[in-house]
Amino acid sequence: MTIYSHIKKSIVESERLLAVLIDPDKTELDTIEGIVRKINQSVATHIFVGGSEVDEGATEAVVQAIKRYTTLPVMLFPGDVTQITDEADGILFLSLISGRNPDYLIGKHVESVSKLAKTQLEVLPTGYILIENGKQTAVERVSNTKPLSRSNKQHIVDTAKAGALLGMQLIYLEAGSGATHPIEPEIISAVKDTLNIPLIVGGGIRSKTELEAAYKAGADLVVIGTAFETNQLFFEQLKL
Ligand SMILES: CC(C)=CCC/C(C)=C/CC/C(C)=C/CC/C(C)=C/COP(=O)(O)OP(=O)(O)O
Ligand SMILES: O=P(O)(O)OC[C@@H](O)CO
Ligand SMILES: [Mg+2]
Repeated sequence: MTIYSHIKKSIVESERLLAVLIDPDKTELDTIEGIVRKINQSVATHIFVGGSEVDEGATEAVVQAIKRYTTLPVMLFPGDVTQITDEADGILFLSLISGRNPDYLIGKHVESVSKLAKTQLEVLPTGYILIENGKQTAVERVSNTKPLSRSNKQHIVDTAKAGALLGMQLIYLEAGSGATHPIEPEIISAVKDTLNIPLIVGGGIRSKTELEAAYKAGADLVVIGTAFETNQLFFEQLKL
């Protein structure tokens, strides 16, 4: 079964999906075995690997190490073309539709085609929507774009809908890694109501309460990076 069919099947069966984000720049290779064993024992269903700025080659080494210790699907979540590696199972082929920088809407995608053609990666076209949360995020800085205002819900909904109409298979609502506040439940539910494709939500989720709130509002897959980076027992606490 493809990664995408599995995501859709899980939604039909009301299963909650959870991805752990591993940032190759913040992860020493010799710590990966321990990290992945903790992830295997947790409720996580996917591993995402990526960052806004990652040294060339770092992603490949990290994914190779992760794959040694898990059978969970490993998806690239790349900030740039250099992060593409055939060692992963799939790639979130992100188009930054909240912004108006052509490089992040289509440019890097064109650039990546010859590299992707040499891989077996499952490509998942994803409308990536950055929403402001009070401080500048790495994505904002690197892409030189402005996030959508969180007070204009209709504009966020229309952006997600436009992505779906363009044929994107996933929509990702992003508050930014380490965001001070996660995406508000009202925004998640408004977007969910207009979509019939899976919805990913991430950024700033640091507690079981916030995680539950995201699912309750309609997130199909939640991404957690910082909370696990800073406390590897975070997923243990989710079981309680
Ligand atoms: C098409 C290909 C292969 C690449 C371009 C993909 C696009 C358009 C990306 C969108 C913009 C972008 C820079 C996304 C990065 C997403 C990401 C992995 C965020 C994770 O958090 P960080 O931004 O690394 O936060 P920290 O640096 O604080 O850890
Ligand atoms: O690091 P956190 O804040 O959990 O964010 C995860 C992810 O959505 C960032 O791209
Ligand atoms: Mg990073």
